[in-house]
Amino acid sequence: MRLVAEGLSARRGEDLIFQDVSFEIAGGEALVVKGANGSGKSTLLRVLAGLLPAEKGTAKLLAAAQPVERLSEAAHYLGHRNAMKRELTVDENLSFWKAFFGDFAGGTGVSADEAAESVGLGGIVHLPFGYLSAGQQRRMAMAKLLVAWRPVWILDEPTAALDAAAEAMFAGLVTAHLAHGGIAIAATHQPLGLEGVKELRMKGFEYSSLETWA
Ligand SMILES: Nc1ncnc2c1ncn2[C@@H]1O[C@H](COP(=O)(O)OP(=O)(O)OP(=O)(O)O)[C@@H](O)[C@H]1O
Repeated sequence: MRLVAEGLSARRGEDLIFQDVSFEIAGGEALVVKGANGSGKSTLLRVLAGLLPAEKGTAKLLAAAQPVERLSEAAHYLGHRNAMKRELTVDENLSFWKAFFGDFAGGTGVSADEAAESVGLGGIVHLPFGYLSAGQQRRMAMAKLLVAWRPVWILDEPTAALDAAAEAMFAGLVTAHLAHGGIAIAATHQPLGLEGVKELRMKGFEYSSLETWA
């Protein structure tokens, strides 16, 4: 499986945010998108997730376990917001997402209980999501990635405002996802604790080619 982005550019309002961004990542690899505030990291991720149209260019998932017309069909997107209903319990939220997404070919999601266990919060799935602390809410948003198998994880500042233990936990989830042949693309200012990941540096209208961290 390969994710191939070619010649992507994107506009917000009147402004061209970046242009001619190309990269390729294979199953089992992660790409970290870096760059200054406002350089277009979130915009790029939203384009990849199908939430914003590209001005030009394409992003395709090739040789996936099932045919895909749009990359978004095979992707989980974890944005700045947690995408959970405050009034519903954690279990209801996670169960909703599990049924909504369904599994992509090649993997199986876990139950809401197991997903909560995996993010270290097994005992509180009966609570309304809104009762959880900010860090617990973010962890549960990460659990959403586990309830349905999607080979591509698109992650925007996934560990912002989390403690060191949560960062390490999340690095473990991403490592397991890559070991299962998945792909992760993450915009972050913090190291994710992953080794040998590729880096894409956004510079507004320019971008550098891929580098691999030692
Ligand atoms: N809806 C919008 N309309 C117009 N411009 C926008 C809109 N949303 C974002 N922008 C602009 O697009 C540019 C890129 O924003 P983006 O959120 O992609 O940057 P970023 O690299 O993720 O930044 P940060 O590190 O601060 O999260 C910024 O200059 C921002 O002001």
